[in-house]
Amino acid sequence: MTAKIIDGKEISAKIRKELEQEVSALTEAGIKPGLAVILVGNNQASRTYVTSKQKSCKAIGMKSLLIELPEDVEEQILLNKIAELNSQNDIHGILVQLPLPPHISEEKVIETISPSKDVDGFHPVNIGKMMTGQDTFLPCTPFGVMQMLKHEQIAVAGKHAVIVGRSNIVGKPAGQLLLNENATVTYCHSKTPDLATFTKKADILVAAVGRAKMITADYIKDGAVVIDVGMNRDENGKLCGDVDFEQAAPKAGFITPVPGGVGPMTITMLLYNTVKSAKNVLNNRN
Ligand SMILES: Nc1nc2c(c(=O)[nH]1)N[C@@H](CN(C=O)c1ccc(C(=O)N[C@@H](CCC(=O)O)C(=O)O)cc1)CN2
Repeated sequence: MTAKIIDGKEISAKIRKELEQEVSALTEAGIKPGLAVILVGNNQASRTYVTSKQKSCKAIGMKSLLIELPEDVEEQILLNKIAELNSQNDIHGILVQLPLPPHISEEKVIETISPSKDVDGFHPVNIGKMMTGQDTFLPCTPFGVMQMLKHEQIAVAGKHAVIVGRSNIVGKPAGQLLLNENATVTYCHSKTPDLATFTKKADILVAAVGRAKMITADYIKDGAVVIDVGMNRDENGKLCGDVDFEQAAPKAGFITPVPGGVGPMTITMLLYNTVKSAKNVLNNRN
């Protein structure tokens, strides 16, 4: 078997086209969706992602505001900036690019963003709503994964999904979203002994552990759906995922590449959430 490659760029393009039309309709109704992104410090990868978010907003007609703060900014200054954006009517989504410098509490920052503008879907209120199956902003990367499965018409109900990784922004919510769609979910992580025993049972395997190419052919069941959320550099400095693509592709049924898989979907779902927030404002006005 050779896996079908799930093309995140292609799926993103389709969703962004639909969003562009919604942005146009909202703008005509007097609500141009606006996203504020806060970048603290000079992490090069973060800067690249933030630039990409800004460009993507503008490409579909949304307003994009970038706030740059120095690496040594006081936590309170950042919190004050968020509070200011919370009350700004032209801003429908606020996100603070992660990771943050160690002197700033990620938890405090996330909890200062108004849940109604938390388009990253990281606020405990929104996480709680996701866990109880209520309508809310879903964390963008796992939301993107679910959209990829939907686009490929991959049934989730009754399937055994194994998640490798337990981060708050990817692993945990990915498992929850799959559970919400009636998958049976197993969480594994860096301290799981004999990892392959678990992953080999997966109909859907989500690799989000942050170790370059660690999921080799031996970890994969024939025909499995392999979703690679990893973003690493290999020994030659080339971007690669947590899955050894060359080994996994002949064994899997479906596979996402890195780059060009889940990554582009993360930004697309951020746009989706920001448009959703602007639509909420319109609906509350009417
Ligand atoms: N506040 C947030 N911080 C971070 C998030 C997030 O969702 N919210 N996620 C990641 C970084 N991230 C978005 O912020 C992100 C990572 C990767 C990609 C992407 O498109 N990757 C490309 C490759 C890019 C490259 O060449 O370097 C791909 O996979 O094709 C988009 C967004 C951590 N921080």
